[in-house]
Amino acid sequence: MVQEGENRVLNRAPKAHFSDNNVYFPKLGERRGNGSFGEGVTTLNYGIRAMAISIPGFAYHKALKVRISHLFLACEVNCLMLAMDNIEMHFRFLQARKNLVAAFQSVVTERRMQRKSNTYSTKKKDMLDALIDVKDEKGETLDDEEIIDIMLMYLNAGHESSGHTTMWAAVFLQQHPEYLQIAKEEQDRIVKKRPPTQEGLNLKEIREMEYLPKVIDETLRLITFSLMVFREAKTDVNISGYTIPKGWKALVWFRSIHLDPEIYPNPKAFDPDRWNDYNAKAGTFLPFGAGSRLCPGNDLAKLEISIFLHHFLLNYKLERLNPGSKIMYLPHTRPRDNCLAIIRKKQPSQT
Ligand code: HEM
Repeated sequence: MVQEGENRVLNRAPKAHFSDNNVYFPKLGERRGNGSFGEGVTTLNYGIRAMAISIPGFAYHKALKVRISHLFLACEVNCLMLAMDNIEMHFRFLQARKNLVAAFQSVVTERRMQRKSNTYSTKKKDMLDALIDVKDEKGETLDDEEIIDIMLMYLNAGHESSGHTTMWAAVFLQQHPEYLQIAKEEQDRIVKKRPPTQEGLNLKEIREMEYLPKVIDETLRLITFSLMVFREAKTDVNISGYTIPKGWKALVWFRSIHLDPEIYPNPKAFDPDRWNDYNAKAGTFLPFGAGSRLCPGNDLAKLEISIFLHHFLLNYKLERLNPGSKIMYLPHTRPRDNCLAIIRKKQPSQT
């Protein structure tokens, strides 16, 4: 899961979510390509969120140039198209999207064929199996196009978000040895209590963790991966004496809520202890959004991050090569060097 040596942690962390044990598409893990995969996804993700300025040096231009050779990149191009108003640009992507959908299509076709054969075991189902199996109230199943769209959407939504948050949690702990110590001791206790017959971390242990969820919540607050979301007023709305007329668009700026000193004293400090016996009031902690569009991946994301940190705290040390690297805020909060760091496996005496 974690590779020793020099790494750009931000480029490595999301890949952990695409390991062969990947919870979304375990069996697609075999198809992931080489190192260019993560870079391509990231480049395209930045392009999606960038202004549509196609001049060398701009994120959007870079995104257009990414060689669309990997099927997972389909999700990014799909969304890039949605983000574009520009018809001419739209045409430039049509062919690329066709190629990508074709790549995904080959996976779906292959899976359908495998499922018909006796050699395929459906015991360990992945999301593709679930999408093939699901039926609506009339007993109708999803067709290939619908399945591919859903897979693309989930990959896009769940990839960079979990990766960035995982990286920041590791960085914050490395910057704060006092919190790292507490977090590590908790994981040590879990391992010591484990019966010798048990192999690895289980869900019960994750549920028993008390400190790690505080580290994750504090990371989610301080980083605010999605800085804002768009909404439309369905009726005239009055907020603190201001009227948002029906039909107007509103930007909900999560970051300013998460950094409001009246809600979170000393808001720029990383302090997991602020979550001791603290229940955030409605509307004050929104890393996963709110209302009917609330992120459906929120529990999954926290689970992924907890698993990563469990192994990371027990077995690895992170040494950043540019600890003073400037922070970029758009499209997502990250160090300019993508957290270039040396990751060392701890010797048994250090664990
Ligand atoms: C730390 C990780 C994550 C963060 C911070 C995050 C954050 C968000 C936010 C802020 C939204 C918009 C919510 C709103 O409009 O109110 C969202 C939507 C969404 N997220 Fe996540 N997310 C994360 C991980 C995931 C994962 C792992 C998945 C799935 C595998 C996922 C799937 C989705 C989907 C499908 C939507 C659209 C929901 C809708 O519009 O109905 N997210 N996420």
